[in-house]
Amino acid sequence: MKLLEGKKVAQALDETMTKRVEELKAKGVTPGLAVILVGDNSASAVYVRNKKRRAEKLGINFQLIHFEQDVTEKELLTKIDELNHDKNIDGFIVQLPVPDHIDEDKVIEAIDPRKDVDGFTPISVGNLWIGTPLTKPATASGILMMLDHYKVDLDGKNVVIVGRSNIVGKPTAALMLDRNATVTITHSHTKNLKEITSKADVLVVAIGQAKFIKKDYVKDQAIVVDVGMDRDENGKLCGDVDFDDVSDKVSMITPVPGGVGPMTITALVDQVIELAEGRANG
Ligand SMILES: NC(=O)C1=CN([C@@H]2O[C@H](COP(=O)(O)OP(=O)(O)OC[C@H]3O[C@@H](n4cnc5c(N)ncnc54)[C@H](OP(=O)(O)O)[C@@H]3O)[C@@H](O)[C@H]2O)C=CC1
Ligand SMILES: Nc1nc(=O)c2c([nH]1)NC[C@@H]1CN(c3ccc(C(=O)N[C@@H](CCC(=O)O)C(=O)O)cc3)C=[N+]21
Ligand SMILES: [Mg+2]
Repeated sequence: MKLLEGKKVAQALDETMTKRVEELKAKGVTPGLAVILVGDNSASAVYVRNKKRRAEKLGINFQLIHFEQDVTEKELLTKIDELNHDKNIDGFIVQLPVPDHIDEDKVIEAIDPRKDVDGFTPISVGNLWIGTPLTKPATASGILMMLDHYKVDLDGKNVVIVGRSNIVGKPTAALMLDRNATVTITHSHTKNLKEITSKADVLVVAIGQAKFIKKDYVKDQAIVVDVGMDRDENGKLCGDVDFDDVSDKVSMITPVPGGVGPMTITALVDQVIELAEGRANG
């Protein structure tokens, strides 16, 4: 069994990204990333801290906009409009979920698709599925960057994705379809899930259920990508896959932590640098 060590891949890719940022700065352009965080969701706070650390390490201008839980939808939309027009910000994200009194769809639609580094706006999603992405959703893109690093070829592979969220499952399907994989998306209404997942050459799991995927869900020598960020019964960070249970059956697997999470941040930052390169070249 081989570990797909996203954390190490991320570190390796940081070098080239640092160089790209230096070249941009020499041209007078500093890539700018903003993150809007609403409330004090402790999980979100951890991710935001990681993003800030990585962005600043690479020399990117990072701006955190932290609103109280009771911020009005109007205040949030006003901020988004400001960022849409801010020349120093190449891309920004609104950390999800937002509180219930705020309409998530309305918030997402307010983001200028050209700055939508999450790839969540309807325009971005449309372009993604057409095959002409403006921006690539960070988690999906990070997964592909990692598989590319380990020379996993998706062409003709049987890929099964568990979870159909707009943030992970669906965009991952779109990008893998583009690589000529045969993609099946499953979800909580799927019948005989186990039978479907155990035919997967590559199994991607993003459901938010701690250690849900056991040995009997995976094919011998499968490649398993665990997107989950969950807590086990002892409050310890773990994935959607029961790592210890499946590890001697699979050929490759991502650990949690140290797998997909760091690659998500790499992909996000890579996207911001790319947008800044576009700005530098007019
Ligand atoms: N590492 C990273 O960079 C990231 C990690 N995450 C983590 O990934 C996980 C998933 O996140 P996200 O996609 O936002 O989650 P959502 O809650 O938005 O979606 C979960 C999906 O999983 C499906 N699902 C839930 N339970 C089951 C089940 N028992 N069997 C089959 N399908 C099921 C749901 O089905 P239905 O649609 O029918 O309800 C839904 O489609 C979480 O642990 C999250 O923390 C998320 C984003 C980035
Ligand atoms: N608009 C929006 N975009 C997102 O991309 C988004 C979001 N909302 N909401 C929440 C999820 C979750 N997410 C993670 C990013 C990095 C790690 C990460 O860095 N994980 C590390 C460290 C984890 C730790 O130590 O806690 C690891 O897995 O090794 C995890 C999770 C992005 N999300
Ligand atoms: Mg969701």
